[in-house]
Amino acid sequence: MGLKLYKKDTSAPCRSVYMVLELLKIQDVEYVTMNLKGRDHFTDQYLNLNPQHTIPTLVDGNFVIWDSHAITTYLLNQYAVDDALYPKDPKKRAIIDQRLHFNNAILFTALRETMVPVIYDGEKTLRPENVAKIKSGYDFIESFLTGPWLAGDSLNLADICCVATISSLNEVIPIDKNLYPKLNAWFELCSKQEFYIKANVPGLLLFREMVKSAELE
Ligand SMILES: N[C@@H](CCC(=O)N[C@@H](CS)C(=O)NCC(=O)O)C(=O)O
Repeated sequence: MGLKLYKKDTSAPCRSVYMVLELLKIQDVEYVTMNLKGRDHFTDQYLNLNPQHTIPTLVDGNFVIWDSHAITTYLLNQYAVDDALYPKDPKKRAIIDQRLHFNNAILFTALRETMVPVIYDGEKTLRPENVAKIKSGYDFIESFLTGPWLAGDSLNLADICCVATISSLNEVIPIDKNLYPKLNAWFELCSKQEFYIKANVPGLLLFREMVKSAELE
């Protein structure tokens, strides 16, 4: 197989790829750690692979793909033994895809816009408009959740991609279980899963340290 993944462990999108690799039991992966502050993602070599200069980027032979949602759907389509995590049924898949677009457009955007001024510009207070975006993301998930899982009646890719982001957001604005009981129950359920503990928690703890060292007021 021989996959190569350009990554950074604190990054929520990278951690969603780690969780899918863990569930697929794919171990033959060369991991390349990127130093974003050192601008590793602006080298000619990396821009040739991914002109959008984001991580994660996956290389599989001579095939290159970036964006965690595109990477994880590719991995599942290419390597999963069944379609449990990304069902082929068009309606089931459409609901999962909607959650993936929601993660990309709403949850991850709120995380990124909140953290960039903190990490790169040293801002010590969260901008109120970004806090509002995070809370609005929590409100939406609370309204999506009609059962234990985010899309359909079993764990699937929607849970994996969204929990990678939500677990980081929770380090910045902790989920209030009184305001968001369904979100809190879903997050607790995801947090107990072996793949989450193995593949999300190590990078999440590094992200926690990063938030602490930012000394937010
Ligand atoms: N939608 C993308 C977002 C990727 C993204 O923005 N990653 C951040 C790190 S968490 C990054 O690469 N930032 C550097 C840049 O955009 O130049 C995904 O899901 O992979």
